[in-house]
Amino acid sequence: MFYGKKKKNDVRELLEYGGSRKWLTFLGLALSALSMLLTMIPYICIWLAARDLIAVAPDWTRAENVPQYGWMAFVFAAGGIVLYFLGLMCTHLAAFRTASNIRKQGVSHVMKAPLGYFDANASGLIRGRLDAAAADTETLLAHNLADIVGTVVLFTAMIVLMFVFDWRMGAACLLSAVISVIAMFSMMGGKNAALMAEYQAAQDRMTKAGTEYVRGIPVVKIFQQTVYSFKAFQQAIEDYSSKAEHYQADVCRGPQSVNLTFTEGAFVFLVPAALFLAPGALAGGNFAGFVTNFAFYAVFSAIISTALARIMFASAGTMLAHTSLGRINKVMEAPTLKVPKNPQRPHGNKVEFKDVSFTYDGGQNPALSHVSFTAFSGQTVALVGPSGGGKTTAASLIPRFWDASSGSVEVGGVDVRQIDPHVLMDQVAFVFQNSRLFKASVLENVRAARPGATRDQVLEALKAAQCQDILEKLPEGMDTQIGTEGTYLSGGEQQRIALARAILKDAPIVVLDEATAFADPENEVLIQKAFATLTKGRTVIMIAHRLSTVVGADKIIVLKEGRVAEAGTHAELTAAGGLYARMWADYNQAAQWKLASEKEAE
Ligand SMILES: Nc1ncnc2c1ncn2[C@@H]1O[C@H](COP(=O)(O)OP(=O)(O)OP(=O)(O)O)[C@@H](O)[C@H]1O
Repeated sequence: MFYGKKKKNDVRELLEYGGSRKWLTFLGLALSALSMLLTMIPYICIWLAARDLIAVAPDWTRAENVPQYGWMAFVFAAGGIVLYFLGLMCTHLAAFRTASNIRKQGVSHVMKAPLGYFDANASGLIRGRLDAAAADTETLLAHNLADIVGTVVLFTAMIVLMFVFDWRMGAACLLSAVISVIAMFSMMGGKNAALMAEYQAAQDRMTKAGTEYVRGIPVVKIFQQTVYSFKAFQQAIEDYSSKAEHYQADVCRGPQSVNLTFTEGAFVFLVPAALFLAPGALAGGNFAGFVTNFAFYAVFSAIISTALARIMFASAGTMLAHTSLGRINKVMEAPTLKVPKNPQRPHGNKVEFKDVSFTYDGGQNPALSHVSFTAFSGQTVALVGPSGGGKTTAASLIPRFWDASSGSVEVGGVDVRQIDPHVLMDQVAFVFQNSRLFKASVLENVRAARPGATRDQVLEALKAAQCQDILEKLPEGMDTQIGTEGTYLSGGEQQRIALARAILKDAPIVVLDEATAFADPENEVLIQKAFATLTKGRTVIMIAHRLSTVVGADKIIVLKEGRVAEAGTHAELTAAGGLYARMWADYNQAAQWKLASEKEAE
């Protein structure tokens, strides 16, 4: 009655998340509807009492049934309240289960997403979406839905009762309700809908600009800017204020006054109608009945404002269902990693790219085009090339952050898509620039790579990754929680801990980004040592940013605009005089400049 087909489906879809407790929602709604019916009965009792009193007036003592009606009214009112609470209990139980299922199903779905999905969808964002959706659904199912059903019952009962005793007085009461509803909808429809849309768009722009502003506060502080430097935010606020004022003053003032007057004043038409009908009733000889009916409508009209207020809440509830479902669907739309039906085991630790092309979702150009190369077991292959050449993308395809659009990436002679993801993860360790550490102890952070590892094994890995100095300065050694006050680690230190994790994993294939952007010279030496330990005796695919680290590589693949521009050893490529040779010459020149400027400074 109050919402269209689409919204109904939203609610139905949300209810599906209730699983085995879905029936509790329906029971709760039925109880809520029944409770609403019971709370109508006291009004009938009032009518009966008024009828008896008026019939015997002024000798009130003869109205023997009045106390009985009073008790009846009390029992039904109390019964209505009890049923309402029982109904709420049911809807709450169902709502808690539904919200928890939304969280569980959402999390288990995103767990199946390829790791690359989390680059564009930060885990905080996903969690935020799920939390908001679960909270909204909880409110909707625990309260709003019961209220919507209650409102439908209330409205139906109200209309029936209005016409049962005296349809003319009922119509008079209803008229004010109708005017009130028309006034309410006139604020939302016609040309006002466009104004409302503009007003909401201005509100969205202001929220967006506000978020941008808060995000940019560090920059504002560094550059000594004031809030006014954020013109967009200021303009958005001003635009919103003027739209809001315009909407309130020109659109809402009139209809809102009408709405309030008629919502709260159902008498407006009832009293004139009664005065108009009174002479007829007198002449007809049933004046007592007429007064009884008037008393009933005078009391009953109070219910109209409650019913109208409920309509507003009901529409808010359906909007909640819509946004909630939208959020859930956003999480559920995450692509999932295809798991092979008949997984094959890799034979050995060779990594091979066979004519691999890959385009990011929504990307204009392929990030990789027909890339082929092989890293034989125990070899180190370095990926070099200009920024945006496709190095990170190529490395990401090995642990299946993404799957190749065409061609295949093979590990141990088997397409990675045909390997059980757990087996693949055991086979490959990866250390990327953004390898994150959890808010947990150093021990737990490193042990995440091999949950069964002993303390000594973790310590050994930390030592191999040159982390002794980090452990010494932490108050509780490797039991210190990272990220708690006073225990923040520098980028280089974090990278060494991430390396310890990879060393502990002891996987035969290592994919690593050697970027030492964070590292100071001391850290850099330590990181290089940790790299040496990690890569010894393994198949290594290394994203190299500084050419000094690739000189000893078994093979260098030069990627430019997603294609293999050149491939070979350092000696072969420098001799060939191509892109790599130019990069090498530039690199050496830059190193010499650096040396010369350091000498000058001395
Ligand atoms: N998540 C992404 N979505 C869309 N396009 C992307 C994404 N990541 C990278 N790209 C694009 O793919 C191409 C290759 O990027 P990639 O990061 O692999 O290059 P790179 O050689 O590692 O660069 P750098 O040395 O700067 O890290 C670039 O054009 C880049 O803009």
